[in-house]
This record gives sequence, C-alpha cells and structure tokens, in this order.
Amino acid sequence: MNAPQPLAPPPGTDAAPETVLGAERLSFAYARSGPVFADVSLGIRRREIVCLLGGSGCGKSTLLRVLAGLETAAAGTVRFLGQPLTRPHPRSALVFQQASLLPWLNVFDNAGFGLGFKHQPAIDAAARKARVREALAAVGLAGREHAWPAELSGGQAQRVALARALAREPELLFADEPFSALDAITRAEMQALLVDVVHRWQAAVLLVTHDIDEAILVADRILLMAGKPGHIHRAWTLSIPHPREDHPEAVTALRLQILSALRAGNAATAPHAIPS
Ligand SMILES: Nc1ncnc2c1ncn2[C@@H]1O[C@H](COP(=O)(O)OP(=O)(O)OP(=O)(O)O)[C@@H](O)[C@H]1O
Repeated sequence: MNAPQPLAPPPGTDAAPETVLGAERLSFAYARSGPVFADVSLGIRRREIVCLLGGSGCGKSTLLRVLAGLETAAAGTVRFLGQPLTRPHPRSALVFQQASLLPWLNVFDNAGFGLGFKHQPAIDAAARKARVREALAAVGLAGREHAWPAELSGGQAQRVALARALAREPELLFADEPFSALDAITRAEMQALLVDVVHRWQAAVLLVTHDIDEAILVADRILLMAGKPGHIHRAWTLSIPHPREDHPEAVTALRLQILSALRAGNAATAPHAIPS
C-alpha cells in the first residue's frame, strides 16, 4: 500500500520545514500542585519518533498536553510548523491509553470520526471513505468495518484509535502511553505496528511512556525526563536498525545506560549518541 499524499501545508508556513514542532523554555504549574516542569526545550523533526521517557509523576503527560495545545504553558513558546500554537493543531492527532471509541458507532465510523472535527480540512465523502478504509487496512482491521466497539479486544480497539488518528493524515501524532493497558504480546504487536505505520504515513510521533523497553524498541530519539520540577535530563539518538529485537546487545547496552541515568537522577543533560 502506498502512503497517502501529505496535505498541502497551511498558508504562511515553510513548504517543508524540518521541524514539525519546536518548544522553547517551557514551564508549567498546576494551581493546586505547583510547578510540574521548567525550562523544557525540544524539537520534533519530520517523520521522527521521539519518546518522552520518565518515572511516574515527572510531568510527561502534562508536557505532552502543553505540546499538543491542550494546556497553556506558564512561560515559553510552542510552534507547530513554524506557527505559534494556541490550540490543538488540525495536522496533529492524539492517541491515549484508553481507545475511547464511541459505543454507538461501528469501527468504520469511529475511525472516520476525527475527520469531522472543527478546523479539519474539508474532504468529500468518497475521499473520506477511502482514507478511513486505508487507515483501517494499515492497522490490520480490513473487513472489520461493521464491527461494534463492544465486539473488539483491547488491542483491536487501540488499532481503531490509531486508525482514527492516521485517517486525519497528521504531521504529528501525540501518543500518551497508548499500549500500557494491553497484555505483553499485544503490546509488542502494537509497538511494531506503530513503527511500521507511522513510517509509511510519514508522520512524526511524540510517544510518552514509562517503559524503557518500549522506548528502545520504537524511538529514533529518547528524551529522559526527571527532577522536580521536571526537565529533560538526557537524550539519546538511536541508530539501531529495526526490528530492534534482532540487535539484543545494542538494546541491552542502551537499556543499562538509561537505567543508570534514571537512577542517577541528576545525570548530565547533554545529548548522548549511542553506537548502532
Ligand atoms: N489536573 C491536575 N491538577 C493538579 N495536578 C496535576 C494534574 N494533573 C497532573 N498533576 C500533577 O502533576 C504532576 C505531573 O503529572 P503527569 O501526569 O504529567 O506525570 P507523568 O510523568 O505523566 O506521570 P505518569 O507516568 O504516572 O502518568 C504530578 O505530580 C501530578 O500529580
């Protein structure tokens, strides 16, 4: 199957900016619980899978919500395709831990649901149908279009959620622990599917996870978040070829480095490249 043609960029933006999303010196605090993260800067390039990894409560989900335009930073800027972000961008999509399918819509209509969102580029019914079919086929659900959410396993429901995001042909997919509620075998299948499908769709991904192995299996870059308030402690650029299970020594070496950085807590912040 061919990847869909990307939509034209919105007026006023660079035709092919290398950076899809750029954040500079972001800080955020909840009124009730105080500072969550401070002075966070990062960039996500086209077609890059970036994993935001860190322990529970370090602020990963909150940072994702700010980068996605769901929350507003106390300080700093977020730019999406070069433009300041003031609300969720129509060329981004979100996948969460729960698939959140609408029980009264079948698989096809759930997967096409995001195409009707406000600010989405208008497409006609035939194009919409083709896109949804293509997205469902990409996640392995061709032939299940008429099934109801109640008839799906957890993994299948998450495939529909992924198809719903892909059908919008996002430049950037925000995924917040999308596989953490799945069993180990389904999780491994979904991790492989994510890498395959986003590469074919030419989308970038920001994946929040606390699972070191998940980050190593899917990421082009891992950002380790730690501290209070949270900040990016350390970063790794990965060049281990996919599928990474075929390179156990490199995977184990990286896992040890990450574990050690996590334990150290105050590890150096300079980016650190690992050998392939
Ligand atoms: N709506 C909220 N109001 C107040 N405090 C919040 C809210 N959401 C999160 N927090 C607090 O902000 C901090 C960061 O939470 P966040 O969910 O971003 O962390 P996380 O790294 O994603 O954690 P986990 O991996 O456990 O999901 C935590 O101390 C949490 O209690």
